[in-house]
Amino acid sequence: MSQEISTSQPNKPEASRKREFSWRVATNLLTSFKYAWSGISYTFTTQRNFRIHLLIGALAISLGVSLHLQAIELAVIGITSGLVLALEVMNTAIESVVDLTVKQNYHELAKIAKDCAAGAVLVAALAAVLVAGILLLPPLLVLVRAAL
Ligand SMILES: Nc1ncnc2c1ncn2[C@@H]1O[C@H](COP(=O)(O)OP(=O)(O)OP(=O)(O)O)[C@@H](O)[C@H]1O
Repeated sequence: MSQEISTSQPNKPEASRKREFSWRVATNLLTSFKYAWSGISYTFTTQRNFRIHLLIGALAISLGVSLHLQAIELAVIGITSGLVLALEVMNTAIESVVDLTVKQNYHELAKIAKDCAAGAVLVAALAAVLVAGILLLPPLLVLVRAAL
């Protein structure tokens, strides 16, 4: 006789039921920040591209400040640079999940997942270069012309 397995747990709140497969759940905000920082730190340590993007973003913002860009223009450069960094962290997460799933075996879906994640970073990086170019080049050219 077939037996129906019930997955409902009436005594557990909905939120904790959804996380029942998690090895550990952050219990407070400070712990959540600690784990998030650990992810950023891991990405910084292991991903050369993340370090390059961080350096370029910092240089772009510093240059913007030196060129007396408006606050809104600096904010746009900050947002686009931040987006590239955030996607790099997400790319690292996706790479880890793919490696966890397929280990060192080749799988077409693993390739698609990794290529798409890397593609997302590239799209954001190209957009950031475009934005930085639009905002930084005109005042930079004015400065260069004035110096000549
Ligand atoms: N298990 C796999 N199956 C199929 N293709 C894979 C697999 N692992 C990696 N690849 C291919 O190799 C490429 C490089 O994989 P890798 O894990 O080194 O990412 P990555 O190039 O380091 O990414 P990034 O440079 O963005 O950090 C992937 O984009 C994908 O095309």
